[in-house]
Amino acid sequence: KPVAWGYEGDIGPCNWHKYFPKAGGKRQSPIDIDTSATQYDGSFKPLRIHYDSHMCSSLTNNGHTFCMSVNSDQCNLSGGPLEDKYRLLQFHCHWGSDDTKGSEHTVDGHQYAAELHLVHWNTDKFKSADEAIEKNQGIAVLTAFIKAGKEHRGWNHVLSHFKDIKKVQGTSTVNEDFNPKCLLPENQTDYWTYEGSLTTPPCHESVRFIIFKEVVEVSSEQLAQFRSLCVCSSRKRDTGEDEHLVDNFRPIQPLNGRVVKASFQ
Ligand SMILES: N/C(=N\S(N)(=O)=O)N1CCCC1
Ligand SMILES: [Zn+2]
Repeated sequence: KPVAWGYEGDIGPCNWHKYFPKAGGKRQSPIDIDTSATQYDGSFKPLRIHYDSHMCSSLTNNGHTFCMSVNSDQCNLSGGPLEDKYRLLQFHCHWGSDDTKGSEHTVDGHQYAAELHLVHWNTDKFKSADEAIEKNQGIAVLTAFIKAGKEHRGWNHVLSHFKDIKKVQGTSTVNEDFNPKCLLPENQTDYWTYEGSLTTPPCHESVRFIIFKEVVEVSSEQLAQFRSLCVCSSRKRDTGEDEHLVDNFRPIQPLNGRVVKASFQ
């Protein structure tokens, strides 16, 4: 029977290590990026992000976030700090109860309103995502910070399916031509990168994070739509309203001597 975990109370991040021992490891994520301590690495090749848009995918509310699963073998990531080729598995986000919090990583202590994670697995070294997710160098997560600002038209292609996934385990099939590359910032040459972990249980220490410096803008109304997702269909708070899915970000973790590399000076 899977162990329940969440973002508050007894099942919150402070207790994850009791059932998921890796959550107490030495290379956990997220972290604060202290830009005065990052090290420029001139050896990185250009990032190669090749996504096709004819990929059938489905959007699900897994009770912790919305997750757009992708099953196209044409969506690949390589280059930059990566030695191997990685295939896009899914993308999801983390957000907060208002626009002042929500990202998992922070930059010089600044937290953004949300954070986009595009999760890829190493197809050169492993035979399946389930295998790669537990192994060093198994996972690469492209990450973009999100702040409140002007509306983002690309995000409306995802948000338009939210009515089908309001409740947990709600799933919506997305067959339209949607290329998640439109969710990334224009500048894809300036990023930070470091070795960390899944930011949710089981917190496997298998992740290479690649975090773009440029922040993406979405409107406050679009951010409010993220918050409209419900964690649970049945349980209602004593006020009788549905419990909404907010503050689904893990607190920052100790750096433990790791160095965050920068692709730019
Ligand atoms: N925690 C995760 N990704 S993340 N938040 O570290 O990018 N995942 C759990 C299963 C697949 C991806
Ligand atoms: Zn994530």
